[in-house]
Amino acid sequence: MMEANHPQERILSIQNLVIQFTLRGQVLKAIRDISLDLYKGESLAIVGESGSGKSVLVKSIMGLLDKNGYIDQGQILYNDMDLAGFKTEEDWLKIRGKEIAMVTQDPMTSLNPLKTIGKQIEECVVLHQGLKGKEAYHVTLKLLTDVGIYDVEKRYKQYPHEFSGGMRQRIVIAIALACNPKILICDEPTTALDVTIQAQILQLLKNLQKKYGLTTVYITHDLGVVAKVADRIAVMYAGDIIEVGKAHEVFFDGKHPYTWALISSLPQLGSKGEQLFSIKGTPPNLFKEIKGDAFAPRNQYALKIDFVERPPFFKVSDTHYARTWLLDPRSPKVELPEALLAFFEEGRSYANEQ
Ligand SMILES: Nc1ncnc2c1ncn2[C@@H]1O[C@H](COP(=O)(O)OP(=O)(O)OP(=O)(O)O)[C@@H](O)[C@H]1O
Repeated sequence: MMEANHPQERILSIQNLVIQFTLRGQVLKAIRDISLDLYKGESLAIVGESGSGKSVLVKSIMGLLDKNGYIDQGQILYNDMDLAGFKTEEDWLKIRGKEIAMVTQDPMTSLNPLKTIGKQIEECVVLHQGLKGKEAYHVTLKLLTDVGIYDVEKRYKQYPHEFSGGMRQRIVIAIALACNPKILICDEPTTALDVTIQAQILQLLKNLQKKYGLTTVYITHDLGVVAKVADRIAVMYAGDIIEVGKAHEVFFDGKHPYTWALISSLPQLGSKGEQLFSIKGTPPNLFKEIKGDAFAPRNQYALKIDFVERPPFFKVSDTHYARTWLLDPRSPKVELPEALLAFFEEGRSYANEQ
């Protein structure tokens, strides 16, 4: 479908993935038939509100689903392997860290407080790059430099508590890079940091993506955070991907009403945005079967069919798709609020100038 005209090489392909959890005898469907491709060297942001399934989706790629969770259907294709079929921890150890690494929100949980940060990075260099002694030491210092840490010989000997939150996040990134992964998953990498440091870490990740040819996946609830760093954006709602496209396509030409709601809550639109689309109601109960478009009950533009049939992915461009019946040629034309139209307009002319 969307890969047909994509010039880049696919590195990972999720096909018709369904993930369920059993909880007190009941089944919760957290991922509902998702297909998504990841391309070599790109940065993809997966955006959605809390509970939409972002973490479950990326955990399934690394074999880190909670014990009560399982892949019910679908495939996760990587290097001629179907990760969805992996059964043992041994299988996953070939992938986790080595091929696909993850940086999480709280760097302290990934760092050992009792070991110098240099040693922690170097251990990965030894284990994953097969280097020893001086060579491993020098690669470690280089990694520290690459993640923007100065005075590396001194810093090498220090412990995690001697670093600020932002610096610790840089160290966690260095550890991830030490394993030479092909894909780096960043799960809310900057949520715990203040705004200035947030921007620096995002810029660092962007630079590393270029320098190392890394494929980067950001997961976040904050569309604003990723707009500057992501090549593509996938929007998730209630366990489904409802829109995917190049960052500027989703950001300045979004088609799904849920995407409009996310955009409207951006600070750029100020209070105007909130008045347009304060998303009333709550996301659906995932223990129950969802009929039609999961967003329909909260969607002011919902059509009758939205309550009956799940919309297919309608093609907007070769790289942009959205699951909304509003894109069906038979659907009535929607008048978007002016503030949103103005935002789209401004954004598109800015994108054209670039
Ligand atoms: N172990 C579990 N048992 C039962 N339900 C679970 C389990 N783990 C996740 N879920 C459910 O799966 C759904 C998706 O959760 P997930 O953590 O992926 O959301 P998210 O978009 O990452 O949210 P957040 O931004 O808060 O992390 C939620 O309804 C959640 O309650």
